Amino acid sequence: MTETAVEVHADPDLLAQAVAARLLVRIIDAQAERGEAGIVLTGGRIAASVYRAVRDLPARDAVDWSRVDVWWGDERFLPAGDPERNETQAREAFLDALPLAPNRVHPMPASDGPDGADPEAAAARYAATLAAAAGPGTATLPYFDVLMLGVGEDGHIASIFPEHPVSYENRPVSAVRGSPKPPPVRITLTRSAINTAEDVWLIASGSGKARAVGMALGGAGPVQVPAAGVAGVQRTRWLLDRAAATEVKPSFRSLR
Ligand SMILES: O=C(O)[C@H](O)[C@@H](O)[C@H](O)[C@H](O)COP(=O)(O)O
Repeated sequence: MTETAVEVHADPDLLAQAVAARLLVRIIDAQAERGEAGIVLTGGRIAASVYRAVRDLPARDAVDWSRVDVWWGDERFLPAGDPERNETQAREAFLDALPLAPNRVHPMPASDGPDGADPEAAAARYAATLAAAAGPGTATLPYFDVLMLGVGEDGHIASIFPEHPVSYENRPVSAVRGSPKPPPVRITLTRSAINTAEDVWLIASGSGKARAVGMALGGAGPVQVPAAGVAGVQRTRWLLDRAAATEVKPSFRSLR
């Protein structure tokens, strides 16, 4: 049973700094415990603020980045290098500033990659990449120490949108067409894959997210509010600023 915690910070900048500090500590703990760490990135504005905060924290150098595997929870299915790709934004925000091992950074395929403009084939390719990195035995996914998610105003996470067929997918990676958030074609980890992560962090900033966060923590279903359907094996953290937390019951909150 996952342990759920809600942490509320005064404003978006403090939220980004707090999440960045948590991420570094979580990676350091994972490396102390396992000798390596696996993190899963997301896209969006608050995530980019977190990435920039990680880049700018001196404590980033306490991490052995050569032993960190970087995965993505979802990607906009666009040509490599497109400024709208989550990979492009993450590389610009922090990855390019870190001494990562290039073969341990695993972007989702681009629409001009080996599968061309076929998102289903690209999703299958990423699933194969994940399986190849999985441990021995029947594992189909590597060990994710922490998987980060932004939260949409409609309660979407990664590229799993409300009432979308992808909610019913059981395979680990799926193509998404008709995304209500542009661009329309995406690739996403599914809920079953997301929920294999040790820690799932849902990061939300701004009053526009308050209703979705309140519904997700208030018992909404996972198809109506996808953010309600994800949880880490060990921990689920809701990392919010005050504006995003206004509809969270006080019993849930640990105000900062
Ligand atoms: O590809 C994407 O767009 C993201 O993965 C998406 O799931 C994002 O995290 C949320 O839409 C929140 O985005 P904001 O933080 O910008 O509101």
